[in-house]
Amino acid sequence: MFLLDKTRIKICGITRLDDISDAIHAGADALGFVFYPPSPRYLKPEAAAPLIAAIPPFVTSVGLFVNASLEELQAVIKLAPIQLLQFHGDESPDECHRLASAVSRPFIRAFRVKPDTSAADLLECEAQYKAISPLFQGLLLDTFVDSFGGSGKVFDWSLIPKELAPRVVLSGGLSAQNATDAVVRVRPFAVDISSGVELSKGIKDVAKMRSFVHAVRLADNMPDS
Ligand SMILES: O=C(O)c1ccccc1NCC(=O)[C@H](O)[C@H](O)COP(=O)(O)O
Repeated sequence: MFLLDKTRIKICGITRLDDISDAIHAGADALGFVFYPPSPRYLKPEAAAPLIAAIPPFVTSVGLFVNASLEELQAVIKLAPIQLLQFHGDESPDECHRLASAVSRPFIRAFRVKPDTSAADLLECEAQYKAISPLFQGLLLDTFVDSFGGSGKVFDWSLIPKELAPRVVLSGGLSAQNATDAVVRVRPFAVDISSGVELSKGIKDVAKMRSFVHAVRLADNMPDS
């Protein structure tokens, strides 16, 4: 199948070794691992170590943190050398740069979108992080929830400015049922999913992962809306 363009795919909240190969063979370009203890998808660094070790080349390992200390980051990286940081809490631009610099890793910043979030808010956030750190690689746009993320809830994609869309990771409540519509409408650089490909929190469903990738690829082969 000839692809007009290839929307990158991150599958997040991986906790099992078998889910790694299933996700990669389904078409995931990146795998997310949650290092936030209150999450039901949380992995201790020592539990993450064999999972990260099993990831082949050309698949990005992403470590997800919420207001973590440098010591917490260092403890993860020492045992599970993830390639990309995802800051999903209330970390400031300076804090993100300080942490990412200390462990010599690039990072993406989760922006948790609320109903009153404006296009200007999103563009201003990207500009702020770009100005502060060469380690910043982009925004992941997720739905604002009190538990920080992994909610399975969508936000209003029409809030995303057209000029920003090609640089963002679209996240929040995606599934095989809405992914084609989401990608055609937004045309993001990448999509990110957790709940929509699970049997239960942290337990991925290979059939749902395959269906999700297929839905994204359908959009990749459709003309813009
Ligand atoms: O996944 C979690 O449990 C989680 C907990 C706390 C902060 C962030 C979390 N996940 C971040 C992600 O990148 C998820 O993939 C993203 O929120 C989308 O999740 P979903 O809406 O379930 O697809």
